[in-house]
Amino acid sequence: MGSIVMTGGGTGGHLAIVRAVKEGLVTSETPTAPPVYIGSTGGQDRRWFEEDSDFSRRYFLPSRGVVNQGFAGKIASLRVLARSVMQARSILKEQKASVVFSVGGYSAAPAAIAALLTGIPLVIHEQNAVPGTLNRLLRPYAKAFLSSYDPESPIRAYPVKSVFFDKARVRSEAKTILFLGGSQGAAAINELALSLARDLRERGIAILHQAGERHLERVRDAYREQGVEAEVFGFSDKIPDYMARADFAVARAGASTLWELAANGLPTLFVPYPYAAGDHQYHNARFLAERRLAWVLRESELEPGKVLDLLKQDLSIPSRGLIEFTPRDGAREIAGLLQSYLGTH
Ligand SMILES: CC(=O)N[C@H]1[C@@H](OP(=O)(O)OP(=O)(O)OC[C@H]2O[C@@H](n3ccc(=O)[nH]c3=O)[C@H](O)[C@@H]2O)O[C@H](CO)[C@@H](O)[C@@H]1O
Repeated sequence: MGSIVMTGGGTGGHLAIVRAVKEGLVTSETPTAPPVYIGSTGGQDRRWFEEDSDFSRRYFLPSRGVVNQGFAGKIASLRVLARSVMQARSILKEQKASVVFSVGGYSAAPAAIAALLTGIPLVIHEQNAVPGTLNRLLRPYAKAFLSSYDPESPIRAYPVKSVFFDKARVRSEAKTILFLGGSQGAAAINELALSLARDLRERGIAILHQAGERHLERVRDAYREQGVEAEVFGFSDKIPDYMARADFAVARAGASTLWELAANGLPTLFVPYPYAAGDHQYHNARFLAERRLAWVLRESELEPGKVLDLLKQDLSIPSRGLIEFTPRDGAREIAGLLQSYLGTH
């Protein structure tokens, strides 16, 4: 029958897609043998999946980034990569791989390259509007390239947890605002929120604010000093509930956050992380902004007055638009595509 091999990681952004699609596979109505995971000894891969028994086997191969390095660093990385590609080749053979699913990141390189060298179908998922280096290089050789920004993509739905869709509602008026700094918190969004605090209170708008663990105390104190009540937290696993309560959000444009907000129908002003590779967060946000489904401002363009103007708008148009535009069941569809390769190689 063969097996499905999943690869890629490094950061949570990539690993979250592996996890979502893996869940799509194990909860599938037509379950198949558990998938195999090949990640890296670096990054967060081990922390996410070392103990995850949904995978029949988990391998962590040495790999390191090749891009953003000097000449000597590149050569050293390529030698590590060459060795790991050989190991990945043996694993694919031993596991009788029918398909390799790559979410990109340097963790994905050994298994994705080994798949191409051995003629095993490669399916790539790109999370961002500007493809990462590895995904861009391997795209011409892949059997399928999945991107929620590409109208030609065989699957357009981004793998977002269904709870974001289940809790979706059409907003009209901004009664509650949510500031979302992303997993680390974002200083620029924190500063913006604090400079808006009094105006928001005057307008009777409630504040929910994810500040990031390292900024938490300072942001809490700053609200207290201004005498403004706000629900401030560092990091929470209840993001779906916070989104559901909000009528408007100000957020970074990391891919999962962006598609979760879209699934929930929550109108958002995106403030992209300016140093993301290839400026991909800006392009992620532009994708929705060009369709009048969201707004985007660079950090340098942020002004409290611009946010207050947006809050006066009728939010039902972008909110309804997001709900109509955002397809669901991404993880399940991708799982189905991967299963369709079983036994074909
Ligand atoms: C700095 C950077 O380069 N980040 C990249 C990284 O994002 P990163 O993984 O940081 O960001 P994403 O927006 O993709 O995902 C964040 C996830 O964390 C969750 N969350 C957040 C805050 C919180 O308190 N609780 C919580 O659970 C969000 O709901 C979301 O599911 O990979 C993404 C996908 O390749 C890219 O688009 C991002 O640009």
